Amino acid sequence: MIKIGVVYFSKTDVTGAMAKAIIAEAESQSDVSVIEHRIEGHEIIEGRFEKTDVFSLLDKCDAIIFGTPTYMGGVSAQFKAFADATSDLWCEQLWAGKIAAGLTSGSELNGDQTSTLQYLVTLSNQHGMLWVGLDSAIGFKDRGINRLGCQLGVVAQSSDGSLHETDLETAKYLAQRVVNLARRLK
Ligand SMILES: Cc1cc2nc3c(=O)[nH]c(=O)nc-3n(C[C@H](O)[C@H](O)[C@H](O)COP(=O)(O)O)c2cc1C
Repeated sequence: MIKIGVVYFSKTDVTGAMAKAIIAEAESQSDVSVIEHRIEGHEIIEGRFEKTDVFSLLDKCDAIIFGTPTYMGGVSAQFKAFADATSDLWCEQLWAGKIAAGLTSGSELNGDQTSTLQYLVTLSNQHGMLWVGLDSAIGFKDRGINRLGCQLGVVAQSSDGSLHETDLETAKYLAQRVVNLARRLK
């Protein structure tokens, strides 16, 4: 079995619904199981993410997909608290060699969501993980995904909480790509 972890924060559920689409796509494969963790505010005490039993579940995953809304051009504070708490794992490079990928959402068409994904790339590389983006070249080989043209990962945009169908398709495509690459690495 291939294990995929999906860890995300979402306040108004745009990122959450995108993460659910990724999870459903991954779980549609008979050889995949998913470990989901939605970061909750009460898990953060005095700025530190304290639900560290999540890490032992994620340790067993072949791939981890990170998700967070874009807040002020970066990851949300809640996601950053989670990321900071992974520093104990960093010391041992416990996640080295796992596949990593990411998604974010913002209310603007260009609301600096790329900066958020760039941080997730950095976080993943700090852990020695192998970042997987999108292989969709907009305008040259249009698969009907990635309408916002970011190849680092999935960017969703919503100004009213509703989800754009293409963003959902992009999320599902990334899930397929992560699963396929995890199979090849296994
Ligand atoms: C504090 C704060 C900062 C935000 N900063 C940005 C931003 O820099 N760029 C952007 O496009 N949207 C920004 N937004 C909008 C959210 O990213 C957007 O509503 C997102 O889809 C919310 O995700 P969620 O539904 O998963 O909580 C911000 C929202 C909040 C509350």
